[in-house]
Parts: sequence; C-alpha cells; structure tokens
Amino acid sequence: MPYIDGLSLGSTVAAAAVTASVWLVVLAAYRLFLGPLARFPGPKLAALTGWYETYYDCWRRGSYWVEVEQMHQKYGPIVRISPWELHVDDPDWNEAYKVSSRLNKYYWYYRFVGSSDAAFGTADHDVHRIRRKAQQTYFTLDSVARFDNELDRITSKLVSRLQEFKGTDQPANLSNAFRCLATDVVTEFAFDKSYNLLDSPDFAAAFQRTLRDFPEIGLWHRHFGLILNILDLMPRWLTKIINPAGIDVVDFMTDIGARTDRLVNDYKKNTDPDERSNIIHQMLDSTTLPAADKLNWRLALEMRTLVGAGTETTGATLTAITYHILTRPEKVNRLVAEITEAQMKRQTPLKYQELQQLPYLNAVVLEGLRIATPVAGRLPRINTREAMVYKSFSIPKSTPVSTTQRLTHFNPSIYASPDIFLPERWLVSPAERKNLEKYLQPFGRGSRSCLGIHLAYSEIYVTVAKLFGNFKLQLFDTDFDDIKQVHDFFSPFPESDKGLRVTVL
Ligand code: HEM
Repeated sequence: MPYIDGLSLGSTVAAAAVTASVWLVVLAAYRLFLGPLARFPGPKLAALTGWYETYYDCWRRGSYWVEVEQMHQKYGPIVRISPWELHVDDPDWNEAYKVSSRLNKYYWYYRFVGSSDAAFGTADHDVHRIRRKAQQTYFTLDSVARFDNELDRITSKLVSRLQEFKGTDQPANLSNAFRCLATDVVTEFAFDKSYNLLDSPDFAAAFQRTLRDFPEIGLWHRHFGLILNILDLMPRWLTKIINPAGIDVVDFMTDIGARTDRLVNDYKKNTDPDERSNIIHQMLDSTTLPAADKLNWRLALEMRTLVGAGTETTGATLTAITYHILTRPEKVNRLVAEITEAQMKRQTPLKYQELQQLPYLNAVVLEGLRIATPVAGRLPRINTREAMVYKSFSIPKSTPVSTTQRLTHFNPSIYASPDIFLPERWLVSPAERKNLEKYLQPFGRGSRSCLGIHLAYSEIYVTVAKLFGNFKLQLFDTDFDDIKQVHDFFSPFPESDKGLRVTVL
C-alpha cells in the first residue's frame, strides 16, 4: 500500500534513516573539524557529543569534575569539555569574570537550581544587575554587624544543644547541626524569622538527608529539563506516598512562600522605611526593580535561593574546619589557647569583628575555605559582545567558558601540599600572604560573586570560636572519606551521608 505519495513504508523509513545518518555525519564533521571550537584541544568524544558529560553527571553521579581535571593534565590549560563549552585551568586568567565585560551566566548549566528568575540563576547580565542591586544593601558589612545579637543567640543555641551530648557516649552529627545552624541564621537574617531547625532533637536528620537529594536531582534537570517542574507540580499526597521524608522539604518550601506573602502584606500596611528588617521589604522598596519582579512568587523564589545558597556552603565549610582541626591535636590546642585568651579579656561574647583579628583563627578559617571549596561546580560565563582571549586562543563570542575553584585551591604551585590542612601556610610575611589570598576565591569572582560573604564569614568565625572555646570534641567513627568531595552536585558531596560525628567530652 502506498505510504507517502507512492512510497512504501519500507522506503520511507529507509529515506528517513539515510537523512538522519547524513545529518549525523555532517554534525560530527562540523563539531570535530569545521566548527569554531574544533581547534581547541580535548577528547574527541566530548567534542562530538553532550552525552559524554551527561554520562558522568547523571550515571556516574556528578563525577565530570574528575574527567575535566584529567583532560587538563592531558591537553593543557584550555580544553573543550563538550561540543559547546571550554574550560580553563589557569589561576591567573580572569577574563570570564571581569565586571566590565558584562558577561552572562550559561543558562543551560545554571538551570539545575530551577530558579532562573532569582538573581543567582539569572542568565542575562543586565537583568541580574537590577535584581542583585535590589538586595545588596541588605548584605553589607554594617547590616551583618547589626545582626550580631541574633547570631550570638543562634550560635549559643548550638552550644546548649551540644551540652546535651556532653559526657554521654552518644555522638552528635555536626554535619547536620551546622546545616541546621546555617538555615536558622539565613532565615532569621533574610526574613526575620528563624526556622529553628537547631531545636530538632536529631538536628533534622531526615530533612537534611532529603535536602541533600535535591542538588543531584538538579543535575538531571540540567541535562533533561522538566524534572524540577514535575516535582513542583506534584501534589503533596503523592510526594507523601513516593518519599515520605520529602514532605518536610515540601512543607518548608511552601512555608517560605507563605512567609513571603505575610511580609508583602505587612509592607503594604506599614510604610515606615525604618521598620524594614527583612529582605522582602528591601526589594519592595527598590526603585529600580520592575513591578513584575516584585510579585510574590518571584520574591519567594529569591528567598528559597538564599536559603539554598547559604546553607550547604556554610555547613560544608564548618564541617571541613572541624574535621581537619580535630585530626590534629596540636592545632586544637593552639586554636583553643588563642580563643580562650581573647575571651578572658572580654566579659561578653566575642564578636565577628574581634574574632577576625585572632591570627590563628583567621588562618584556620581561610584554610578551611580553601580545603572545603564549598562550591564544587564550574562557573561558566558567556561573552555575547566580543571574543575572549586565552593566550594564543581567541574564544569565539557566545561560547560558554568555565573555571573550577578547586583546581586553583589545590594548585601545588600556589598552595604547597594542597591536600594537607595547614593553617600555618597563612601565617607568613604580608607579601606571601597577599599572594595566597589573591588565589583564594571560595566566594566566586566578578559581578556574580557571593552576596552573603559577610554573613558567611561572621557565621563561620563565631561558630568555630564557640565550638572550640566551649567543648572538647573527639571524632566518632568518622574519617576523611566521610567529608571528602566525590560528587560535584554544584556543592561538593562525599560518597557516604554519614556525616561528621563527634562525641562531646
Ligand atoms: C562559606 C559560605 C559560602 C560560600 C563559599 C559561597 C560561595 C558562593 C559562590 C562561589 C557564589 C557564586 C556562584 C556562581 O558564580 O555561580 C555565590 C553566590 C551567591 N551566594 Fe554564596 N556562598 C556562601 C554563603 C552564602 C550565604 C550565607 C548566603 C546568604 C544568604 C549566600 C548567598 C549567595 C547569593 C544570593 C549568591 C548569588 C549572587 C548573585 O548572583 O548575585 N552565600 N556564593
């Protein structure tokens, strides 16, 4: 029987197969030999197909970073890691982060957060500037200093929770405790209401475990799309059946929406600008943020992103610092002696600004940020206006180019014996120290760098000081494998989810 204008089904299929094959051959030839990225070094398979990256990201669970490291070892400082993207491993190359270049983020890569309408996930440079500006005055050093008392209250709660473990054989899971603390801090700071996760008897263990699944789901969403949208639409009852532990996370996210609505209503009732004690009001006050960006759903998206940005990062840093210090008794002694001496001179709790002045603590924090490198993901940027240059290579405009902080933080020519936690490396002459600081970039670079940097630093200093100033801790059934990066789910994740556990002596 004729199928299409006289052609049989068999010949239609054959014609389609020939067309597809020709198209694939042309595409392969373009990607490998003819396209503008063909001259960049790298494995041919990665240049040929995006499935190469998908395989490592999805099936090998966020392990493309290991491949990318190996590509650099084999092919040099600039490599083509996919048909579309280049990656640079050169600590001195900053072109992709120059503020004046007005670069975009790479939409495809960042869609893993499912929030391209929040400042963090916004691809376009100009739109991002407006969204960030509406928030940034809320995150200044002064603003964080005004938060001192709240920070003291929340960190003291961690201390009193850990007192419960003192002298018992029961281990405390500090990985979970730190993430509870970070969530309580960021929610209190940003929307004037702490979620009090530190009150949870087991430091919200099930909640934290479920929360840790999301970045991995995000990776699948990056590659296949729709996944986060489907989860978003899933009714609560269905989530309850599929993943009962997930319900707490759903409720948490829903509550952030409800909290946003409440704050928007308060704003409408109260027009006194001195009463602004949360970031929602700050954004509503903005004269540059367009009306569409002041809608409740978008403000809630910013809130959820803040919680996401401020929790895992700070939690991972505190976990790394505590683990590494506890494996070296001489470092514990030195840190405790410095904190105790400073505290004895003061009747009230030491504040962030004072703690920053303690040389060893300061070195511990910097080294902790280096070795934790709490943002594991590469940070791709796109210059749509002109070509970027790397040495003899001209990078065609609109090409995504990324770098990975970990490669710089573990570069042995900058940080000798990079795998060793060595706060002492920071206690050197001012000139040497300046050089080390120049390459320490845990908070990112350029116009997209971390908005919460002062809040993060204050949390880390105050928590470490209180932890080691108040307790003698001992690692419990925890070794380096329990904290070391195996997966790049944008945040670094270890293989196991056991976490850092300690007994409180
Ligand atoms: C140790 C703790 C932290 C580290 C290492 C860290 C690191 C980073 C990095 C590297 C970026 C840039 C990511 C990119 O280029 O795609 C970033 C962005 C961001 N971080 Fe943090 N962060 C930390 C804590 C926080 C905290 C406590 C908050 C506060 C709520 C926060 C809020 C943000 C926001 C809003 C952005 C997006 C900024 C923008 O796009 O304009 N971060 N962070």
